[in-house]
Amino acid sequence: MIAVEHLTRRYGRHTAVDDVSFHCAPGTVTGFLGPNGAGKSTTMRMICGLTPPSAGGATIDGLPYRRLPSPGRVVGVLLDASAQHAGRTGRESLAVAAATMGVDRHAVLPALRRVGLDATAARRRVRAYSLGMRQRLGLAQALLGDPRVLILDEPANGLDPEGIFWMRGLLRDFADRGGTVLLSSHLLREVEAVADRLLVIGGGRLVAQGDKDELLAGGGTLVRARDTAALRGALDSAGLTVADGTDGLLVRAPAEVVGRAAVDAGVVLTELRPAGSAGLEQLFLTLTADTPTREAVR
Ligand SMILES: Nc1ncnc2c1ncn2[C@@H]1O[C@H](COP(=O)(O)OP(=O)(O)OP(=O)(O)O)[C@@H](O)[C@H]1O
Repeated sequence: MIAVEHLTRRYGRHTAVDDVSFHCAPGTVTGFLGPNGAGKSTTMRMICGLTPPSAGGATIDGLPYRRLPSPGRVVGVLLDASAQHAGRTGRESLAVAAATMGVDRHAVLPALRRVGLDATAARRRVRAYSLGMRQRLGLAQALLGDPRVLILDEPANGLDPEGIFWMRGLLRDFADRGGTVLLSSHLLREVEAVADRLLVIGGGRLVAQGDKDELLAGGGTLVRARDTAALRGALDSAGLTVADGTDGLLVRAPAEVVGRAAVDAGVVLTELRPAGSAGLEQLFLTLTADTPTREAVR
């Protein structure tokens, strides 16, 4: 369990993280979403005891990270894959981590294999690794102590589509066995497929959090008509909030209300359904609109 209560971090007059509270329960994957500079890394660094909070606090399984007797055995952390020692081989990197955590060194090669790094990769120096390989190595290190909790900052960075698919499977399996996962991303689509819960942060503040399916259900209605201009006019006249979606118009209202507005205006619809992920995408854009978000949903 990760418990974050009123976490705040100020840098001079700038508040990077502003009164953020959330819980991540065992058996769940929580996607921590927000555009660049929203405060995801700072929040995660505070949870892991690397950045002192200006106010508030966080615990993992009931204790602040720095008071965990053997942190690597409780929580696996991957915050910056590029920060690994470039002169060590992959195997040496994990051997050092194993020694630090008191893990049997025989666990090193299986851990590398688990993340798709074979014997050849294990012998190569980290400086020759691609970013994707470094992410895999970082994940192997995070998993080495057989922790119950994983905290991963943008773990999909540098992974190809097949690698992203593989990682989703690994995280899903970890959570299905009772583990707790918190992973960040600036791309909605990257976490949408694996997360049970979503946290959306913008400008240092949590702007939405909840069950992914509930957030999807609250994503409004997607509606289409042959005559889009007439449909838009009908929805505007009914006082509904309308945005352009890729497949039609996205309306912040239940399907029945949207259908009635169209009927009242005599507009024939060709489609009317819950907006699902398109709505969530729109919601994400709206909620983080104060920050540069366009790339957030690419
Ligand atoms: N050490 C620091 N000194 C001053 N400002 C900082 C420091 N670390 C972070 N910030 C600022 O805090 C804000 C949040 O940064 P943070 O790295 O947490 O965002 P993020 O959501 O993780 O984005 P990204 O994906 O770009 O890393 C940014 O405005 C950043 O410039």
